[in-house]
Amino acid sequence: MVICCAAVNCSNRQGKGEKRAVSFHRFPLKDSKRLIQWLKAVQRDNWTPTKYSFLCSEHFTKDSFSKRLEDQHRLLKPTAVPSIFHLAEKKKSARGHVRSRRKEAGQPPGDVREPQEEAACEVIERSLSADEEPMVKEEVGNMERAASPSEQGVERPTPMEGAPGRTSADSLAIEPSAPRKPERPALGGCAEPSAQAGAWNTDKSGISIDDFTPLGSGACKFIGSLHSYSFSSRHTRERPSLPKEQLDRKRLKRDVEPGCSRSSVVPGTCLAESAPTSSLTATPQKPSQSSSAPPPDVTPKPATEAVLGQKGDTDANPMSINEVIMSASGACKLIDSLHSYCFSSRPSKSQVCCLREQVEKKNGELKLLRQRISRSDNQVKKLREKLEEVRRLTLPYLNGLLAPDCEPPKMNPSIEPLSWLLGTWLSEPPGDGIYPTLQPFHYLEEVHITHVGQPMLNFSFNAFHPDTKKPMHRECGFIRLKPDSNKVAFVSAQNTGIVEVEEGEVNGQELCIASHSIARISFAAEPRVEQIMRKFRLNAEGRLEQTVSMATTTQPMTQHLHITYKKVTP
Ligand code: HEM
Repeated sequence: MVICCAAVNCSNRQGKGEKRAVSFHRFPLKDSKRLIQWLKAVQRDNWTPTKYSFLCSEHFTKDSFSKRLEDQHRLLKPTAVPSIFHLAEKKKSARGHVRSRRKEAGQPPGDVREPQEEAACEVIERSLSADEEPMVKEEVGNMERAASPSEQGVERPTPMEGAPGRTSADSLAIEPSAPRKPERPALGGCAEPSAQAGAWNTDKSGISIDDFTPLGSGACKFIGSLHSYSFSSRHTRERPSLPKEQLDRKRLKRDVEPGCSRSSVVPGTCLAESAPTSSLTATPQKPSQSSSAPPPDVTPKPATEAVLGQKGDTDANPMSINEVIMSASGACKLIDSLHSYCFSSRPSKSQVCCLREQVEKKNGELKLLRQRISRSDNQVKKLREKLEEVRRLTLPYLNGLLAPDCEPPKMNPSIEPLSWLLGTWLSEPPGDGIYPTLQPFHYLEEVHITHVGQPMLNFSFNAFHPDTKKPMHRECGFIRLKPDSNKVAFVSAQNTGIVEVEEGEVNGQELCIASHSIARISFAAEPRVEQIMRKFRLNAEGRLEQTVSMATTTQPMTQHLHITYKKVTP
């Protein structure tokens, strides 16, 4: 690749003269304002710079350069604008004079070499063999090192484009025959309204690329790419037609071109790449246009037309450099104004749809949950009604006041020594009944020993026939403790017509009592009970045992009953 200065009347090229005496600097393609300043200074008619266009250091004042600390290498300042040109020579001399100087330098004249020279440069670069690559890299690398940091930032590819450290030029020179497969060009790269026109549309599923691309960055990249129309339209039209294969390679290369950030939205990246002819007439669209109307007063279309001049403008009626600069400047401002839409708080239609779907899905889940809660509430309500019914049956009327919250009243501390008796007990196995005058028998019995916060226990014993389940013996009463002692009084009323008081002692989990007084109704059955003895104990298995012995008018003290209960309540 031959690098030569693009200035009028300048014949400097790389390799000519002392090495490093003259450095070459790329046009700031991605800095539209500065580019316009450069173009105004260069004053080349009907010429558009590309990434392969350079100005040599002779056109910059000394203060345009700075020196790199490490190696004192000359760097062009990011704000530098060329100002030293021999334009008078051009004015007074005809094109032939310039051509003669170029011929002397072995190069085509600067003001007539376009577009042939640009195309020739590219052809040279693309025809480089692998063996020539190091040289090309070195040359371009030297140029890159001589460029300012901002230019390096503009010219260097992103890691996505190529290996670290490789330049755009490297990539173009080395990989023309194996262009990298475009990776989601419409999603992550610089949006191309022509090549990727379909990608902007919503697909069959209704999901557009906006669903996957941050709204601002995607739109920014696309809008940035519009700058290429501001500068390259005429350039493209005036370039000699390249073989179709080369154009295809250029398109592929452009597809993998990294997008421009908002801060670097310039005509640079796409400027060097000639857009397909069809794109000149395409109306670029805002990325979110599929979901919203374009801005009424600012559309890219006028920008394109501004650069093109009249739609019917042809090569036979070329625009002057001033026209190009002015129209390009206007187009740049117009395109830059589009960025105000990139960061609009208004979400895209696809985003709204996506959110709406999520909301509808959540609403559906919420509806199901509410139905479940409603069913559960009904079940709870029915259970509460049943519980109230049971409570009314078991604790009718005022007794219901004793356990309004289903919590037992606090036990009186005085009856704590008898607390092991508390609970509901069921006979297991059935009780055994014996007596010398009787046939042995079995019976079932349910025992309730409770308290209501008073200093006594309430009890009820309810016997049933084990087979017929008919009620048999029943008794109820109270158990009291003499304060500050283990003395116990057992007061019982039986369905047989006996009322008795037994007294005794509680020792640990054993209560032994004997009848203190027995009364009976006048018409009670014979024989009369004259003495009763009982023993309650909580055995090692946690079961309650009761043994009843009695003496009648006919029998001495003899065991009548023995039964074991198991506790059925906590
Ligand atoms: C401390 C409580 C009890 C006393 C004081 C008591 C007293 C008596 C007496 C005095 C007799 C008559 C005995 C005879 O004829 O010689 C009797 C009979 C009987 N007792 Fe008891 N008894 C008591 C508890 C029970 C219990 C819990 C049952 C269980 C079902 C029961 C079932 C019977 C039976 C089946 C007879 C024979 C038939 C009868 O006379 O009805 N007794 N009892």
